Amino acid sequence: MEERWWVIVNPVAGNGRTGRRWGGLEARLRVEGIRMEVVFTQEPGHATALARQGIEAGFTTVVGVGGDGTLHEILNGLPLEDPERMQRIRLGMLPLGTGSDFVRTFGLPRDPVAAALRLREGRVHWVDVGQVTCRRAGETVTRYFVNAAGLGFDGEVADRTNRGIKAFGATGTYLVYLFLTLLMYQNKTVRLRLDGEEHAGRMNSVLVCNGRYFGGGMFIAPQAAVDDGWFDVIVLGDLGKGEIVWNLPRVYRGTHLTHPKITWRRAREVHVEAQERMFLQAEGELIGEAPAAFRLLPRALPFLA
Ligand SMILES: Nc1ncnc2c1ncn2[C@@H]1O[C@H](COP(=O)(O)OP(=O)(O)OP(=O)(O)O)[C@@H](O)[C@H]1O
Repeated sequence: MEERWWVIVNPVAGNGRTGRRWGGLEARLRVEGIRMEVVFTQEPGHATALARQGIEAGFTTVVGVGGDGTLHEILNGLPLEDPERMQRIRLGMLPLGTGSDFVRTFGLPRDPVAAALRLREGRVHWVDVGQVTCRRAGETVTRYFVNAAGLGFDGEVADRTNRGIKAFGATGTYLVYLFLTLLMYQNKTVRLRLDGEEHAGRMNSVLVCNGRYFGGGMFIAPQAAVDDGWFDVIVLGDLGKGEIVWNLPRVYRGTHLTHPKITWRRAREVHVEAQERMFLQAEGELIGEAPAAFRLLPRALPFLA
């Protein structure tokens, strides 16, 4: 008999759409014969505890229902640095978030029933995981991420997006907060180390990518592969506000990497220090601020897609 899934539902994901749709969706999944134990998040961060609880109770397939923030929280509840335990675990997502950018890389169906049927096929992709250590409220914190993390401009966009209303669809929501951030944002003076290579100067953002998409469909790291053992690091240099607006359409097409103020490198270890405060987001969640150190855990996550 097929194994029961531990399903973690974030009812507020997709600006409340997940909570509104879950009842009907659950009934359809049960009709399809999917066996599951369903739990709901009660507050931000709760999905991490729920993931731990499911694993400790002996579930091996954890399925998140929500967006990239939900994925991020669940990921941080898994024993990622214990390869033996990870051999027995599977993580899947039913994408009901605003952006759900990570699953775009896999071309998972956007329809949650179709996505669930695909997860049930049990195809496992062993994907790389990023670990980042940074500062938060005067303390050092460590978090894992699987899609993308970034410091600078996009850290501030993520912060505004999370505090605001997400009622304009994936792309629209991100763009609204991007333009609001643009009005106030100043580029930072940054020292960056990519493996052994040093870079210094004024920078808009440093993006450390595993997946290809972020910000509700931006094709930010077109050459990234989730299982190649490398971060794709995209550095947005000292771009002016006009240059950002002018080049934005190129980011959706993935043709921005040829811009003279944009650099693209592969690295396994990344260190970022900034003179001014520089916020860090991972999977669209505000994690903390620079200084930040990244390292890659190759093929640490068995992801169903
Ligand atoms: N019960 C809850 N009440 C309030 N906030 C919650 C609750 N459960 C989770 N959250 C928070 O909801 C936020 C949004 O979740 P998520 O990112 O999955 O959806 P989204 O923002 O719509 O999608 P995406 O990140 O893909 O654009 C996360 O920051 C998470 O911490």
